[in-house]
Amino acid sequence: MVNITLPNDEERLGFLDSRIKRLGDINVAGDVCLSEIVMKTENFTEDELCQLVREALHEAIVRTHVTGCPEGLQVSQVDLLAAVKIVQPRFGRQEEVLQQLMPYEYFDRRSNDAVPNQDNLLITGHPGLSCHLVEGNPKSGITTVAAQMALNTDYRFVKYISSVSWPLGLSDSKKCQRIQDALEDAYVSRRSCVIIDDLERILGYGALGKRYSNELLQMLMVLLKKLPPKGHELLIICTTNRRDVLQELGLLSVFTSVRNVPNVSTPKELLAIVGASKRFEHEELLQIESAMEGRNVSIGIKRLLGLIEWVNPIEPDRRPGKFLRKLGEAMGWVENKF
Ligand SMILES: Nc1ncnc2c1ncn2[C@@H]1O[C@H](COP(=O)(O)OP(=O)(O)OP(=O)(O)O)[C@@H](O)[C@H]1O
Repeated sequence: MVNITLPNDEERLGFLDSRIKRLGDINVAGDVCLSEIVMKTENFTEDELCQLVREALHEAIVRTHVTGCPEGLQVSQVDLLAAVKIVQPRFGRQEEVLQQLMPYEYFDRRSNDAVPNQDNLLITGHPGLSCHLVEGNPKSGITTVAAQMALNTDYRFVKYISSVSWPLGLSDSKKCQRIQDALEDAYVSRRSCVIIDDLERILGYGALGKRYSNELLQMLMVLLKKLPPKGHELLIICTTNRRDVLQELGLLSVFTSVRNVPNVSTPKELLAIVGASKRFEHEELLQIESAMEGRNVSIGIKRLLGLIEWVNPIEPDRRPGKFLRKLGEAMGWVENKF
């Protein structure tokens, strides 16, 4: 169990002030505003604040060397702000990790008629635990929806857990330890969000023989119900392609809400995504639109975006035809003469 208390605003201000004063001979510029830095370092530990001041000094040295400042070496606000971006707090938001999961601009499918408005599913601002499940077919974009839900919060702690980043052959008890460590870290911050991606993979579920790890299942049953410390707010977002398996394992009941991410299932939504991708010219879009009329559509957004990327290098005159042919193959259109 981690026994770390994060310093509050006043403590951080005092700590930063004393660290800056300890820079000795180094001048501190008049523009330094520590309250601004305090606002940006809510989840920093004392060690990380020390590291921040060291980084700021390093930034000042490089800046002075490059620009040849007439005032000589002095730490100013730009150096401190640069250091805030460099130091990655252990209890901070894994913003970069989440952005890497979403190379495309987020397409908000709730704005489309095809997807019911599920805005009200994510209710934040209440102390305690809320646990949400995002489920859908493979390649339907569930990870992206979970990541976007987390990015939409203003929580200072956001962590992403995925079995993909675990070394091969990791034992079940080590996997349990990793999840437990992440949640223990989350309990430290007053408002935290943890994403656990692909629950069935975390459980080591294999469709053949319906095998899974009972150790991980039991641990998740406990952790997904465990309340954070009093006054803390913890939001857990899990994803799965196998809602049926979670149901069978009795895990579905731990979730406050279950959100389905449907396949793209109307020509209107498909065309909206194709248009939003900005990979086709106006003429091409018109061609795709007329070919889509009356067609049955059902495709995961990840698959659709993959097809769009795939045809992107082709010449514009041949591109719509190639795209429609591939789309037809993916959706099993009987008459597919594009
Ligand atoms: N709503 C969306 N807007 C923009 N891009 C999206 C959206 N949904 C998915 N994508 C893109 O599709 C790709 C894959 O999406 P994601 O990883 O969420 O799919 P998944 O359903 O979790 O996939 P898998 O079933 O393989 O785990 C990502 O590159 C992501 O950026």
